[in-house]
Amino acid sequence: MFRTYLNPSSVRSTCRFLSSLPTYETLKLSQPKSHVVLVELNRPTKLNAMDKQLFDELKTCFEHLNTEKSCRAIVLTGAGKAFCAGIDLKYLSNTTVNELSQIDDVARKALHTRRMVQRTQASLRAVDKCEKPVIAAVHGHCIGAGVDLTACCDIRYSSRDASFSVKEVDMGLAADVGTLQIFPKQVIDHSLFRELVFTSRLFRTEEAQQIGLISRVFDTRDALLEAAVSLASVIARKSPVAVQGSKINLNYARDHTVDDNFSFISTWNSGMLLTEDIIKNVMAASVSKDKSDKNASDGAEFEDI
Ligand SMILES: CCC/C=C/C=C/C(=O)SCCNC(=O)CCNC(=O)[C@H](O)C(C)(C)COP(=O)(O)OP(=O)(O)OC[C@H]1O[C@@H](n2cnc3c(N)ncnc32)[C@H](O)[C@@H]1OP(=O)(O)O
Repeated sequence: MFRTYLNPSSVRSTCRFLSSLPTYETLKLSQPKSHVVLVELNRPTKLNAMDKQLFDELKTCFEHLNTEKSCRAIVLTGAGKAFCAGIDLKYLSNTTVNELSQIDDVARKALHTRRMVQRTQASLRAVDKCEKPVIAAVHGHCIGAGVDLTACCDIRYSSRDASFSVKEVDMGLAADVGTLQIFPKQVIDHSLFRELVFTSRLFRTEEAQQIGLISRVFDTRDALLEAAVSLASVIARKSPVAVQGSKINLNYARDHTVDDNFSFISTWNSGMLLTEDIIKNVMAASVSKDKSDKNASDGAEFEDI
């Protein structure tokens, strides 16, 4: 389906890039548009529940895309009828019951568990730390670790059929891989967000929009994917120096004080303001015949970084 997005001007870079796209068992990668990578969680028969292999491959994949020059924006979605039904329950019981039953000492049990939690955190944080913007396209069930995963994305779109649950409290635990660590810095209705966390109840797109978890809702999954890919393509045509610098500074600002943020950007831009991309944008804007209907940078082409 996504091959149809390709246009002749993007074919050269597409071919060069497609040949280097890695393959995974639990993820499917494709390139719907030039410089855009679509990553699909690919365990559809298990509603993309996340097992050890998926966690491991997610980390490897996003660390790879972070340094893959031809990738400038990423769409993350789920294959089949759901985005993600959370952590794989067999994997969870294996790591929390079977493996721990073989360890006698309580401190060693704790350290074993701590390492497992940190490994899982590192997988989802690879999405957050990836310097390319990541757009989550959510349809169907988005449960537990699925919600954590969306917290690690920059932009979240969904289809009307999406349903969400911060399921961890119902499992007897506090969410530890994104939802409680990142969303409190982003949600706009903290009262409703806390209600959803404490009750684990299912919620739909209206409430997801109300708390700021989802920014746009589409009637069908096709419309959702088309919009997510099209947004990614708009971003991918901008200066990658500017876009990736913006994500790095947005994440930095989320995690630091205002004073720190001003200091960081002054140092950052002492290098980045020297980019040729500024000149290209200025020239593109000055030759644009009708500035009202297009972005200033539409005429400019930028080198990969
Ligand atoms: C250190 C780690 C910290 C991480 C913590 C993370 C915590 C969490 O993620 S808590 C949330 C865990 N997830 C769940 O509790 C959801 C469980 N699934 C369901 O309740 C239902 O499947 C659901 C309501 C999502 C959908 O129901 P539906 O009738 O539409 O489909 P099913 O027939 O139930 O499912 C289809 C097949 O998918 C398998 N499956 C679904 N979810 C999981 C899962 N989380 N883990 C493993 N497998 C899952 C389900 O067993 C079916 O498979 P099969 O029986 O082989 O057909």
